[in-house]
Amino acid sequence: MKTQELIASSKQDLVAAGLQLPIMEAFYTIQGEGRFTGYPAYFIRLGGCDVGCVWCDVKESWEAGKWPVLSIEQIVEDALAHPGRLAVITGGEPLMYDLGPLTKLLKEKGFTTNIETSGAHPFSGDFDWVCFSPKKFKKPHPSIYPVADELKVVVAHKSDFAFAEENAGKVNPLCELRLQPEWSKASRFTPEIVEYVKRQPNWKISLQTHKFMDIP
Ligand SMILES: C[S@@+](CC[C@H](N)C(=O)[O-])C[C@H]1O[C@@H](n2cnc3c(N)ncnc32)[C@H](O)[C@@H]1O
Ligand SMILES: Nc1nc2[nH]cc(C(=O)O)c2c(=O)[nH]1
Ligand code: SF4
Ligand SMILES: [Mg+2]
Repeated sequence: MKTQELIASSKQDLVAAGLQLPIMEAFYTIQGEGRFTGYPAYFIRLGGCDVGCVWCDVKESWEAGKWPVLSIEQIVEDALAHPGRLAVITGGEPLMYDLGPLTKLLKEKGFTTNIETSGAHPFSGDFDWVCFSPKKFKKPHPSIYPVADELKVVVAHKSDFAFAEENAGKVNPLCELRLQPEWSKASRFTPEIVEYVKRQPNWKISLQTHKFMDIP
């Protein structure tokens, strides 16, 4: 093998081992959604997603090859520059990667670890909170159901209520249940979500509050 090919293949091996990861962006902000809405948090957005949600609000994340590959040491060093110690791993679809090494290092440095995932790939990593947002576009992997702490279903169509119930029947009984309006259809679906949650009080509402605040 030529030197260049050797370097390329060893880089792929490091990504496969979860020691280096493609990073689209990382930013310190306020968690806008779900259980930890309002908490300061450092977001680590991994590049790459093969789920293909038609209404995805970060389509530019989908192509993994577009983003720089950083070592987990560098990712965590960048996170440590901010005072908050809540890290949210998102994407793209973060479970395309082995998140064991990154979450281990984050925890060693004192972070609480949360994930935002569609659950479309096998679960990995040591997480304090797993936010599972299943998608019709790619079936969740069965490994997500027992570990989900929060089920957050985006409502973009009337059939999404039935899809939400179908997934609620598979998660563990302590999993918190939330419905989140798809941003561009929020005026159409928020009133229906409000009535649904009033009738079915095992559900709660999640809004993308960062978009109202106009922050990342
Ligand atoms: C961009 S995704 C990245 C993490 C992972 N791929 C996932 O889908 O859970 C982060 C969160 O935003 C939600 N989301 C994406 N686009 C949205 C939209 N247009 N309106 C409301 N929520 C959206 C997803 O369902 C998920 O809960
Ligand atoms: N502020 C803020 N909160 C978020 N919660 C989940 C997000 C995501 O894209 O995963 C997100 C995001 O992009 N920004
Ligand atoms: S799974 Fe997440 S990142 Fe992937 S397309 Fe759907 S919302 Fe976007
Ligand atoms: Mg977002």
